[in-house]
Amino acid sequence: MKNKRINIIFELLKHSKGMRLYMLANCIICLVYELLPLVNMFLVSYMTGALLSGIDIKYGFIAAMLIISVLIHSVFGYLNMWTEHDIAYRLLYKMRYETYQRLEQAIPSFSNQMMSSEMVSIASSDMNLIEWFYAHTINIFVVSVFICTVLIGVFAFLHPFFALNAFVWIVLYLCSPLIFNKKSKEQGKVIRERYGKVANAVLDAIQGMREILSFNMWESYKRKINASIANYEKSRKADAGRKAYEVVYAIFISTMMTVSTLFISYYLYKSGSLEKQWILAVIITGGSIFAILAKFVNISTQFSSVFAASERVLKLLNLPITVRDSGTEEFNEIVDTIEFENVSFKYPNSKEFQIKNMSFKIHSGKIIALSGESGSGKSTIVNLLQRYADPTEGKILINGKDIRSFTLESWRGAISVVTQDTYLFKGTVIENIKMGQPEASDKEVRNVAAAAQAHDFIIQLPNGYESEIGERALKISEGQKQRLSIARALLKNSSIMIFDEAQSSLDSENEVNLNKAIKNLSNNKFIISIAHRISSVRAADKVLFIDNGNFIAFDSFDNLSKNCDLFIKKVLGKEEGRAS
Ligand SMILES: Nc1ncnc2c1ncn2[C@@H]1O[C@H](COP(=O)(O)OP(=O)(O)OP(=O)(O)O)[C@@H](O)[C@H]1O
Repeated sequence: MKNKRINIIFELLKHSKGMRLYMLANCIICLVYELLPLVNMFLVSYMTGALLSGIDIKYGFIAAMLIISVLIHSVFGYLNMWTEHDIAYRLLYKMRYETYQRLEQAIPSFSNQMMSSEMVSIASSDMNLIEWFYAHTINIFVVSVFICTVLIGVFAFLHPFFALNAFVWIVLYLCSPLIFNKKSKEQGKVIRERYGKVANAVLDAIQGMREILSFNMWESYKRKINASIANYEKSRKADAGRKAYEVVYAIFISTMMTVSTLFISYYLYKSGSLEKQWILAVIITGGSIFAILAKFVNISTQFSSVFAASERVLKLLNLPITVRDSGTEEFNEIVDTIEFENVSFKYPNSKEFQIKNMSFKIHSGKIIALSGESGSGKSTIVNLLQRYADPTEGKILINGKDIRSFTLESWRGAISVVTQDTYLFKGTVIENIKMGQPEASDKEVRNVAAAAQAHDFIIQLPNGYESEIGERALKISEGQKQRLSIARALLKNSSIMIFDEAQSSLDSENEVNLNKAIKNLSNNKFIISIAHRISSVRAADKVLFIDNGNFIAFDSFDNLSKNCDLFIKKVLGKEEGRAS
């Protein structure tokens, strides 16, 4: 556990490369900023002690030093705040950039290892906690250690009893996280869980309002919500109680330090080992050390959440890179042939090959249906074609050239994909369609919308093509979403168009119309259609049939239906089963 935490700290520090001198400068600034109040306190109490004792010291000089010190403190306060946040934001910018870059390189393995909600929490709350690590922990840690050492040193110079006394109380004060952190973590967990229950109960009640009212369950739901709120409040009260203990503990230790210093001062003064003008200075300066120690303790209470957040961020940053953008040639030709040459592939986290020594060559100008059972590897082939992953063995050739010789950006620009899970961005209908080609004219947009069977429903929307859609905006059905994404892909007008079960949310009439639209596109283009419905497979010119990661046949639907037993059993047989 400890080793793991040390590794995390080292990993985070590794990411601060190039900023370390700046971080050191911030530590020095922070040190001056935190040390000066102690020096001021020391000078004021020493002057007061001297004044009360009637001793003649250089009051004017000390007063002048005090004024200068207060001014420097203000300047360093500003510098400290500015530099610590500047460092944190620069490092976060770098880490966020690395995170998104790593995501692009590791999409297939990523999609299997992390949920998108997890990703959102990493990019928001986890990153904020790491900001806190870079901005407020390293400097406070260095400064606390330094100031405690200096204080104990000065006290030792006055008398070893003072040093020993300060040492004991400082150590006891620093034990606070050891005493309270376990409880605090447990209570934090309970509070989060109970808060989750309250949120779920309220969400259920809002989303299921119709059912609740029609089943006459409102009273029981109200009781459920009230009970979860009461539970949540109870856990917050318990947490507040623990916090009160923590405060009392801190006050007790700091007061005990003051009282014991007073006793020691009295004893040393009586025994002639201490001049009386020092008494006030020792007592007040000793007590002031707890302000910086409180910040230190606060850091350690936050540390467990910082470690958890850092672990998640580092996991993402360390995802294996599946694709390297090492090609140098810009791809800007028409695709004539796509060839798989002994291609095998397995996902990074998998033991078995998902694509097994596959070889085939297909030509443009035809619609090709990629057919096979669920899990046979259709989407994996599409992933490989888009270079979301590279073959583990063998190669993919485009017009006879290795796909890896092209730059990723230019190659991916040559492919449009319409998947079954369509994502629409917040914005208007026309903005969403134009994503495929921002400079397209309104007429071109309307044409592709008509080809994708979307125009008719778009003009029925409140503001037609200018209607707001996407997250939290106007609700449209899954089938309508899919038609918009088809229009978007048609507008991009790429050399290769892949329809990954794009017809799945369409009714049979719209499916026939879409298949017609696809057919019109197929001149000089590669159209690959992954479809489970036999009607869509039949609409293709040729079928690339695969089974369990193996290439089986590339032939017309009619020939496969007559001659290929596996196709008859696994594709036609399933469809008949569904129909009966
Ligand atoms: N990211 C991944 N990591 C590990 N294994 C994966 C990953 N994605 C898919 N697989 C596995 O690879 C195999 C092929 O999956 P793929 O999604 O390509 O099949 P498919 O033919 O497209 O299936 P479906 O028709 O259900 O979409 C399956 O066994 C699947 O479990």
